[in-house]
Parts: sequence; structure tokens; C-alpha cells
Amino acid sequence: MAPHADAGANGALNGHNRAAQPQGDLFTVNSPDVVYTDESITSSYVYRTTKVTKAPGGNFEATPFESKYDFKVERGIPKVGLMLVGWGGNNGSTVTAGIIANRKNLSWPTREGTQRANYYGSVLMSSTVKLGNDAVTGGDVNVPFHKLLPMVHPNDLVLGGWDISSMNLADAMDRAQVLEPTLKMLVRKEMEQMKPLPSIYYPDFIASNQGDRADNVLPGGSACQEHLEKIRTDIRDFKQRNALDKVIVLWTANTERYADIIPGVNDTANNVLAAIKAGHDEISPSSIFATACILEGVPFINGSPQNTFVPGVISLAEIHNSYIGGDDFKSGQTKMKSALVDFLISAGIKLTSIASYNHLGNNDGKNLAEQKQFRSKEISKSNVVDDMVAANHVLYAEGEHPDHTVVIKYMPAVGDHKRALDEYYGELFMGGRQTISIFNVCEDSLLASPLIIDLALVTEMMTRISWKNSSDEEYKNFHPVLSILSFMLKAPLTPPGTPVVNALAKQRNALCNIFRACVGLQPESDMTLEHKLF
Ligand SMILES: NC(=O)c1ccc[n+]([C@@H]2O[C@H](COP(=O)([O-])OP(=O)(O)OC[C@H]3O[C@@H](n4cnc5c(N)ncnc54)[C@H](O)[C@@H]3O)[C@@H](O)[C@H]2O)c1
Ligand SMILES: O=P([O-])([O-])O[C@@H]1[C@@H](O)[C@H](O)[C@@H](O)[C@H](O)[C@@H]1O
Repeated sequence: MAPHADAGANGALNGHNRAAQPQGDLFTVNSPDVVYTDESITSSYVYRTTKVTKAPGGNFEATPFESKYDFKVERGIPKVGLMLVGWGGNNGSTVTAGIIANRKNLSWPTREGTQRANYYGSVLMSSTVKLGNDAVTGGDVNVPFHKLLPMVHPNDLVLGGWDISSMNLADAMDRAQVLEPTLKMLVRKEMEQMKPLPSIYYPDFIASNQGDRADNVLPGGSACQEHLEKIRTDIRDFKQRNALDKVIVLWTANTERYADIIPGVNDTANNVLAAIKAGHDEISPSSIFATACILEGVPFINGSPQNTFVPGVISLAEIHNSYIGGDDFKSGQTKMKSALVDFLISAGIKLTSIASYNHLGNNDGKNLAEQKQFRSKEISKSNVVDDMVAANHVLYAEGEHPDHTVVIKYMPAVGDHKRALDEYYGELFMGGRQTISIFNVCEDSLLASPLIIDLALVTEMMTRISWKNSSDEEYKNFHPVLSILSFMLKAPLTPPGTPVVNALAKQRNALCNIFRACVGLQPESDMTLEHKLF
């Protein structure tokens, strides 16, 4: 166990902080509201908001409001398995190779010189957050995001999963054509031993052009209880075989078509379970995976845009208090959009049209070449500006919004190196016009793989955080729908009836400030009054 924390800069560590820091903690919070034990960090937190009411005359009345919450974080770092659905795909094989390369601290020759393994593109592993200001100099003190709480390190993730293609992960890595041969050589031996489990394959849900790789499928061509039970067994076996403390399942398989919402079939938890038992053909493979995970109490995250979480699956997650999250990794073109649109509109510039075109040549692009699968992606890529537009009624009247079009074309020649071309067109002061054109080569799998890591690590961290109203006795989980994951996702799933936030900065702030609250720290306001009030 690490030695006791040194006295803080002001030498004022109180008795609460006497517990030794477990290996890896970068800081302790010196506050009577934060208590450290070897097992947990508990904090009493005042959550300050502003309640707004509309006065009779039409003006608003703003009232500061305080809620008192207690948070508890389990400090012990568990042994975690990450099971990927679609493990043999571009993202699955790339993230696997990346974790192996980091775990072994590999470096390899490239035409630009020696490249070292890294986790660039992971907000947790490669970005920092402001902890506070140096008590002596007043300068900002920034710490790695993943050091805010005692998080699992991605190097320690045990990887497994399923694929309808039987290809081992080394050959899948070759098929993906994402990584340098010099790197592939260094991880090939370990990846050759990695073979995806056979999976559920209902041809109607993904493009017909995917049939040629489906040589690793469970028998039976539509929803059935046997498939549900097989996936549950696979999860339990993987956990037991690897002596894991917990498992997380993440969908990075092909984009499915939307499932029709059918009363009596997938509208309630019981109806979904009954429909699976009856073999109803409108239950998708991804919904079966989600149901299996919920029944096993294993978090399930959807990295694709389809409506895996039909109402009945969401209800099932609520009943079983099991975490789900999604949808659709926010990796390149849309991530840029969620930042740029927020910047432009919050700067008072009236965006009037957004044209988003891209072409790519990987298997994802091949699957999206069919209309039903493209439609799933078009929906997730189109709704990302809604909250930012609706928040600015100075620029936009009720119901008014920019023209917005999304085009995706399959061009095999460019492989995983997706070309995104965007035009943002808007109105300026006194009738001026602005045109912003962006040409963005998004390396699809190299951008998505770190998001898989962030989604897995944040989800696992949430399983070790509980909360209660300060007046309550019992701690409890957050709501089963993990909207805290939104920074990594195009179409964030939120608890029923709650608003969707797409603005990238707000999403990152929410993630950071919730983690800060778990150790009793208020949000970083950026007011820096200490540098203004002289
Ligand atoms: N930048 C990105 O790569 C990015 C961004 C956002 C979303 N996504 C989504 O992530 C998913 C994966 O992307 P990718 O580039 O790795 O695609 P990919 O086609 O290379 O990989 C998908 C894998 O899933 C497998 N598969 C299909 N149906 C399956 C099933 N029912 N069970 C198990 N495996 C199944 C396929 O055989 C394939 O190996 C896609 O849905 C894509 O839209 C990708
Ligand atoms: O995240 P992003 O770059 O906006 O969106 C991407 C799409 O533009 C691309 O066509 C698709 O293949 C990827 O799966 C991803 O969804």
C-alpha cells in the first residue's frame, strides 16, 4: 500500500484523509466532506442548480437551488473482461491489437521513424482535466482524466467476443487493412490464438452483402430462446475461464436496420422476453445480446446506430437495474460537427445549412451501402444538432432549423481511410454569409477504437459508483441508462423522458464534473475570479 499522502501544500490534511492512498491515486481531496478508507471514497456533495419559473408578466424568475447528495466510490480495481460483438471487424481487431501493443509497450519502425504504442484519441487516457489551482503560484494544475477516479487501466482488460465470421483476430487484422505490417508482426502470434465465438445471425437485419463472411453462426435464423441462453452461457463461461470480477459487453458489429416497434412484441419487458421465446422475427441480434446481458447483470453498450434498445429492452434494464448505453460511436465527422455547430451557434452565427458527405471503403461502408442499414446511420448522424439549435431562440424560431443532409457512399479503394466532406453555411451580421468547407480524412477504426476503451472504462467505473440523498440510508446505482457516456456517442441514449445533450463540450463537462463530484469537488467554473478580483 502506498505511504500516507503527504501533507498538502497548506499542510492541512485532516484526519479524514489519513487512509493510505491505494497504488495509483494521484491526489487526495482535503475536505471534511470526503472520507477515504482502503475500500472506498465517500463524499457529501452540494449540487447547485437554478430553478426558473415564468412570472405572470412573462419574465422569468431564477431561484438558486441546492440538493445534497452522498457519493461512494469503490477503490478496489477489479479484473474486467471486455467482450466485443463483432470482434473480428475493423474496430474489434484494431482495438485488440492496440491494447496488446500498449500492454507490451511496443514500438515499431514506420516510414516516418519509430512509432510507440499509445492511447491517443481516448479522452480518459490522453486528455487532462483541471484539478484546481496551485495554492502557491495560482497556476492551473491539470491531471490525466483517468486519474480523477480509481479506474481500470485498458492494458488490463481481458478481451473476447463473438463474430459471424470465424476468422481469427490476426487474419481479421489483415482483412481490416488498418495497422502497419511492422506492428501487426509484433502482435500476430497472440492474436492468432483469439477466435470469435459463433454468433447470432439474422440475415434480414444487416446488408445482404454480408452473407459471404457469415461462416460462424449459431443455428436458427430468427430470435429464439436458445440464442439468448447461449449468449448468457458464453458470458458466464468467459467470466469463469478468465477468473474475472466482471464483464462488459460492447456491440461493434454491423449496423442493423431499425426494428419495427410492435405493440405486444417489443414494447414491454415481458413482451420482449415472450417474443424471444416465441422466435419472433422482429427481435434483432443486438436486442438479444442486450437482453442476455441485462439478465446476466452485465453492462451492454451499443456502438452502432440501430434501435437495439427498443422500449421493452429499456424497461427490462430498468427492472433488472442493469446498465445499458448507446448509440453509435461518435468518431469523426459527427464529433467535429457536435463541436463546430456548438461553437458557431453559441457565437451567435446562424447556421442555415449543413451538408455532410463521406465515402469509405471498409466493410462498415459496404454494409451501409444498403438503404435500410444506411437509414439507421442517417438518423444518428442527423439528430446531433437538435439541442444546440433548440437552445438558441434568438437565431431560430420555434421549429426552425438548418437544412441538414447526410450522404454516405461506399468506395472500396479508400478502405478504412474515410473521406468526410462538410459544408457549413450560415448568416452573419447585416446579411453577410459564411461558408466553411472541411475535408477530413477520418481513419475510421483508429478513431473508433479509443472510444471503445473509453466506453468500457467509464461503464465499468459507473458500476463502482453509488449515490444517495444525504437524508437516505441506502446507496443506489445511477439510472440504468448511462447517459454519462454521451461524449463517445452520436445518438446518446438517455433515461426515458430526459433531454438529449449533443453539444460536445457540455458532454465532456458532464462526465468530468460527475467524476469530480464523486470525490467531493465542485465543477471547474473557469471563472478564475482569483485572477480578476484585485
Ligand atoms: N469510425 C468507426 O469505425 C465507427 C463509427 C461509428 C460507428 N461505427 C459502427 O461500429 C460498427 C463496427 O464498425 P467496423 O468498422 O468495425 O465494421 P466491420 O464491418 O469491420 O465489423 C463488424 C463486424 O461485425 C460482424 N458481425 C456482423 N453481424 C454480427 C453479429 N450479429 N454478431 C457478431 N458479429 C457480427 C462482422 O462479421 C464484422 O466482422 C458498425 O456498426 C459501424 O457503423 C463505426
Ligand atoms: O462518426 P462519424 O465519422 O460521424 O460517422 C461515421 C460515418 O460517417 C461512416 O460513414 C460510418 O461508416 C462510420 O461507422 C461512422 O458512423
